[in-house]
Amino acid sequence: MSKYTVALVAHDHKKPDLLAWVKTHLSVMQKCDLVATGTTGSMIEEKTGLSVDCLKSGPLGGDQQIGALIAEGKLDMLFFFWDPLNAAPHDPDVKALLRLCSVWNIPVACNKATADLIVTSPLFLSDDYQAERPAL
Ligand SMILES: O=C(CO)COP(=O)(O)O
Repeated sequence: MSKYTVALVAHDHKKPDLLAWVKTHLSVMQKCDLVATGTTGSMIEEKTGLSVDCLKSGPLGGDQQIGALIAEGKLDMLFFFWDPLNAAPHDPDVKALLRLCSVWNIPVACNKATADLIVTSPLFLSDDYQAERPAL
């Protein structure tokens, strides 16, 4: 499996779910270059020993930094366990990030079920999977 650059993001109430998911798929995550919003990334580094490129915390611009990676063609996929039950002060940033995933055809998982499907997909496990980038 080639190295994918993967972003991990979770809102506070979803951080335990993302952490458990990363632990379940640790061997896959070890083969990826990981980037994350600040608090999510620090937690994953501390609890799993994985190396994570930690950006700003989400409310301070981390979602937008991940969006910039997408716009620059530097991100292969996003695992974003966002919280549908609690309002976030930076909701416009969250929407903007998810929007860019659609603009640039980036695989994005917003819950565990979809995340499981992505990392067990034969496409993902193939050596050279890359989502087709639209010519914009
Ligand atoms: O708020 C977030 C995503 O919108 C996540 O940010 P943190 O990882 O810094 O908690």
